[in-house]
Amino acid sequence: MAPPQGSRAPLEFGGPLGAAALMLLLPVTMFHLLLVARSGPARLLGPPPYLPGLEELWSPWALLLCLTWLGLQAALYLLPARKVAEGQELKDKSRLRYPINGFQALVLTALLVGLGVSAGLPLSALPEMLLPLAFAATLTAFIFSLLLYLKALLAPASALAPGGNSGNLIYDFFLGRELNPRICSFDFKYFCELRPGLIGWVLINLALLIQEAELRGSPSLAMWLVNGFQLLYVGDALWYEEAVLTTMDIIHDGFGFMLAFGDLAWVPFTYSLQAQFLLYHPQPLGWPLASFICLINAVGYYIFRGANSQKNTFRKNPSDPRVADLETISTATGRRLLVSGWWGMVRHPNYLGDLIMALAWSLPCGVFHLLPYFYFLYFTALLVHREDRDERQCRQKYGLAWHEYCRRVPYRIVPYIY
Ligand SMILES: NC(=O)C1=CN([C@@H]2O[C@H](COP(=O)(O)OP(=O)(O)OC[C@H]3O[C@@H](n4cnc5c(N)ncnc54)[C@H](OP(=O)(O)O)[C@@H]3O)[C@@H](O)[C@H]2O)C=CC1
Ligand SMILES: CC(C)CCC[C@@H](C)[C@H]1CC=C2C3=C(CC[C@@]21C)[C@@]1(C)CC[C@H](O)C[C@@H]1CC3
Repeated sequence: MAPPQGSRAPLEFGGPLGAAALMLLLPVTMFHLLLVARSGPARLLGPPPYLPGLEELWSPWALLLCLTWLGLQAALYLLPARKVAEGQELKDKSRLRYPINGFQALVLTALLVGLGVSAGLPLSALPEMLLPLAFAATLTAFIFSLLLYLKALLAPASALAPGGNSGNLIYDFFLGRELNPRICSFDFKYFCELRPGLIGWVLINLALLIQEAELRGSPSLAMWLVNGFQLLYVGDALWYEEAVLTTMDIIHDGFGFMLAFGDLAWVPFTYSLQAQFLLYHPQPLGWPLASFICLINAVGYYIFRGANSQKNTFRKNPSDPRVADLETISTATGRRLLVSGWWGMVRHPNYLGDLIMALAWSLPCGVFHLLPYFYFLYFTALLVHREDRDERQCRQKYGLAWHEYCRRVPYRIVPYIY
């Protein structure tokens, strides 16, 4: 058994107490949102319309569907990839290899679903099953995290994450002990981060759109916009899949309940909240306002994609002509930091673009309910917290150079505001 490592790493998320509270609060919030979205008043801050009994939550069919979905995505992950990318250097100086075939998995899933629907697969029955499916996904995430915790007990010290090894069972279970849990070349964290949850999210959105068409004759413009915007976001994440290899989730965080639940349950069932809301609360939307909302989403996407691509291009090859002229600061690690272009505007321009898109996803739902704005509010809190964690890690990594970067680029996410 590996000894607890990194016990001096500062505790995050409020330590064991915060981790315990989040483990309870996150699933409760998810079920609250699912129940409220289909209720008449759709009040985010009010009590749920009723408390579901176990017979409404538990369904062996939902569990079977959930496991079949994971099996299908795992099979698509194992198909030959157009490229195999190397991850960042690990503690033991080795690099892991990752298949880049996420977009292929999205296209193949779309083809399979299309074939299924034309053969009579009742996709529009999915919205009625959201509650038991979310319960099955939560149960799967919990059992999966337990297995990951047990697997980490056998892992060598060099395979453990910098956080998540405090010695406190609850905290370590929540954050995850092992950095890159794998069986042979199958990487569980990388697989879960991008495929079952993100593709599941667009599939749920599509099912809601089809059910709306069955109920009202055709999908509403608002439903089309939400589906289109979120499909663009998921397609982008899978097209630029390699970029996920430099995120803190892959490089720094272990794989525990937080990411397992986040990837498998939270993303598909809460990120589809706007489409759920629209099915039960149709909103009138005219073309002029729809065009304006499309413009907001386009501006957000332009900033998000521009910033992410600029950093990824620079990190891959600083002499690439697209970034060679940008101003940089040298650091003691040999890596440089961009101080002009998108990264000279604020220290996290990609978060700014992401937040603008989040707003555009809520606007088609009108302004009379707070519920569809849940994602925007939650995401603001998540990114502010994430930015703080990233800053701490960068300060540690780059020392004085990071202080210089903060002096040159004083705002974190929103120019002149934050
Ligand atoms: N929808 C969702 O739920 C979520 C979406 N996201 C999105 O995912 C994307 C990835 O986000 P995330 O992983 O948090 O972090 P980032 O892509 O912002 O990466 C942060 C890292 O970038 C590098 N960096 C920071 N400043 C500079 C600079 N000036 N020049 C060069 N490199 C710099 C540092 O790493 P190093 O120097 O080591 O390269 C730093 O650790 C974002 O677009 C975010 O909006 C993220 C979380 C949740
Ligand atoms: C619910 C918990 C408090 C936190 C769960 C967090 C996860 C839902 C997110 C952590 C980082 C994520 C990233 C993405 C989706 C959400 C999670 C998994 C992206 C894949 C979204 C698309 C972007 O283009 C890349 C993102 C990387 C990080």
